[in-house]
Amino acid sequence: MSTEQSTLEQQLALLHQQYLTRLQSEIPELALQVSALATLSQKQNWRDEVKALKFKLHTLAGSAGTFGLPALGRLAKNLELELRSWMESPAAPDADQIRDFIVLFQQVQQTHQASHQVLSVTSSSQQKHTERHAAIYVLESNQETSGYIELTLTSFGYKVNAATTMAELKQLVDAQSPDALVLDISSDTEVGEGLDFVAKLQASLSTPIPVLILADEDSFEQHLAAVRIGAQGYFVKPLNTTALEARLQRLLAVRSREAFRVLIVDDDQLLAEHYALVLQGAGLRAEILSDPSKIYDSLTRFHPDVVLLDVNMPYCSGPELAQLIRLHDQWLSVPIIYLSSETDSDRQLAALVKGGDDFLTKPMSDTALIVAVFARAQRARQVVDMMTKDSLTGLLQHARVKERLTYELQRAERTGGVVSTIMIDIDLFKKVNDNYGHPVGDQVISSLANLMKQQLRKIDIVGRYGGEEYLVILSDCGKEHAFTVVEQLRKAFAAIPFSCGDSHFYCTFSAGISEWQHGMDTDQLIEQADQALYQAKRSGRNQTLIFDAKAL
Ligand SMILES: Nc1nc2c(ncn2[C@@H]2O[C@H](COP(=O)(O)OP(=O)(O)OP(=O)(O)O)[C@@H](O)[C@H]2O)c(=O)[nH]1
Repeated sequence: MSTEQSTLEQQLALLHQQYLTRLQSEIPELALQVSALATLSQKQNWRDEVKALKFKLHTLAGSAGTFGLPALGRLAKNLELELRSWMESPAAPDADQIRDFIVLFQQVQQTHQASHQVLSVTSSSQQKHTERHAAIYVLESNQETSGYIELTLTSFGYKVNAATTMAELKQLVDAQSPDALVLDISSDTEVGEGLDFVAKLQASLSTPIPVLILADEDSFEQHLAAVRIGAQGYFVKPLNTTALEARLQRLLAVRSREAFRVLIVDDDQLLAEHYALVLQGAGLRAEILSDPSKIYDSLTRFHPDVVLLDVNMPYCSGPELAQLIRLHDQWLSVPIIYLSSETDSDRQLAALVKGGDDFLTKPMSDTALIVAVFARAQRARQVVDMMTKDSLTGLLQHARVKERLTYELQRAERTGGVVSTIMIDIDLFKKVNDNYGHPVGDQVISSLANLMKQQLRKIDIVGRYGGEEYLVILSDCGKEHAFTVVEQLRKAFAAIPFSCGDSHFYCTFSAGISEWQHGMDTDQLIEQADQALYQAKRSGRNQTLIFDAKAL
């Protein structure tokens, strides 16, 4: 068991212990309220008393199962339903109904007393992807192709280990597992052995790694063999190495994708903490909000992919909060999952109509929670990506990157921070299209985008500003440092070999940098970067210039 896993389990066990301690005082308080029911029929405000008790039983029904006390949860649920029927009746309950209720409640007390042990809970947990340059092992018997793959992948910052025989590959893997494998299966003798080896390697790993197959043949049988060992890419020679890199990056990005963010709104702090720990254990980021009046602050700051909302909260109900969220356009698409011990489907539907997307009934298993949240978050991200990202490069679209720049400038204005903006334009790109065709030109455009995604920090913002033009925003970064960053990018891009059939070529870009000064707006900053870019083009291209007002 990893340290991370054991820490999570210790935290969950601690929460369970705290929950049991809480029950030690909660159950006697409930018992007092239940015994007061004996005089209910004499009270004018009997409905208020029933309502207050029903709320407590509802909370108990939802939480007990989650903390490993399903029998207690079921009993509480039955009592809650009984009280609901009282509320719906025109007259106060009679003495028999009350006596039956009190007897039923005694079962709650007995079940609680019987459950004085800490329950250990297992929770699924995913390995965290480590932040480092991915190690790619390549098995390719042809030295020229192998060298070419190595050159392309190292230009993108990967650590490449090349093997020309199966024996060499086995040695590499024995020493350390790779993050991804590129396997040539075109040499007849070693095909079967190579596929067998990969199948065994995948079976030995907790998370299978991406495997890309290189082949001479385009046959159905070879495709099938590739799929059977879990390959996620098949490339027929002559090899297009930038397409290979693009696929590799996409596969590795999925593994290292920024964790989904989940906002949990539940007035039961222990339960909320339990959900948060379970989701964190599954690699998601979870934040708890116990004060519903702070919902807009949380949404703006945390930007959740999913909101988990408790339905029954004393000050503001879940459906009310969902409606509050939906009042504003920017939060219309964030998925809302209700959490409740409500099992009545009509009531569930009524809550869903009020701005929710899904309903999870408490108590739910940890796995059900993870799966429901993960599926919703993934879909929500895809929709947001489709709406905001350029389809060729996966970078932010023109209008979005400008929006982000405006936001960064407002932030810098507030905090006194530094922001640099860079305009990048591929040199003589028209010739690439003319010489090799539009699809190859597209590949060059997306390769530069991939290189930026690979080399820049997660907080840097990159957009496709025009055809072969990009806008990069570096926050907390002055122009001198931005210059160093862009120069590294420029050199790496110039080293990427592109190919079209048997011909190979290289591309370069020019860049202009501007640094935000207090009082400047988005358009002025972009204009200055553009002017610096124009100067770089005029001075011979393949260079980076910082905007200099004196040079105009
Ligand atoms: N393949 C491809 N080409 C595009 C795309 N968008 C724009 N282009 C082409 O990019 C080329 C840009 O050429 P120009 O603006 O003349 O500049 P250039 O040839 O790059 O020369 P300099 O910028 O002066 O170095 C045009 O031929 C456009 O057709 C695209 O999405 N895909």
